[in-house]
Amino acid sequence: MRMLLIHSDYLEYEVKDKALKNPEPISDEQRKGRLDEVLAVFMSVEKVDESNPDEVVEKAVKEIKDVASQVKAEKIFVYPFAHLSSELAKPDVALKILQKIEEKLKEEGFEVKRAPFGYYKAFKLSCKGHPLAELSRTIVPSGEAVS
Ligand SMILES: Nc1ncnc2c1ncn2[C@@H]1O[C@H](CO)[C@@H](NC(=O)[C@@H](N)CO)[C@H]1O
Repeated sequence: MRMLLIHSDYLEYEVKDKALKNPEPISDEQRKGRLDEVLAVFMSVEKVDESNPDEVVEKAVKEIKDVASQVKAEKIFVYPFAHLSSELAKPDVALKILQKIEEKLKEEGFEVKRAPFGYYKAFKLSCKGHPLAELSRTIVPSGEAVS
């Protein structure tokens, strides 16, 4: 999994078109979303993650918690983003992993939103620009090589 973490004044998105034949079903309310004072986490789930999804979820949550603690962010935006890797996991596996990450971060007490999966979306982001505001992380299941 590849993650780009941006500590932001806000992130807002608006769903435009379907990017998959069968995108995640969403309510009208989910067509737009915004969080202020947020750690935005853009995530590409990778093929290598399919070998141990639960471990990838656990490692991703740990990394996100660590960065959130460093930048003192209490809100997290989980953003499916298929542009950080050329070896993407299948959509059904990717969605399940992102849903589990969202669930576990909520259990940890964060306010969490997840942008809809399988759509083209317009988005606006205001990066805070401090030294830890732009970070990337690569996560792989144990025993797998980082490509
Ligand atoms: N392995 C994967 N990891 C993360 N997201 C993935 C994925 N496979 C499919 N998606 C989702 O489907 C849209 C089309 O690829 C993706 N849409 C996007 O990435 C938008 N930024 C528009 O391009 C995403 O929602």
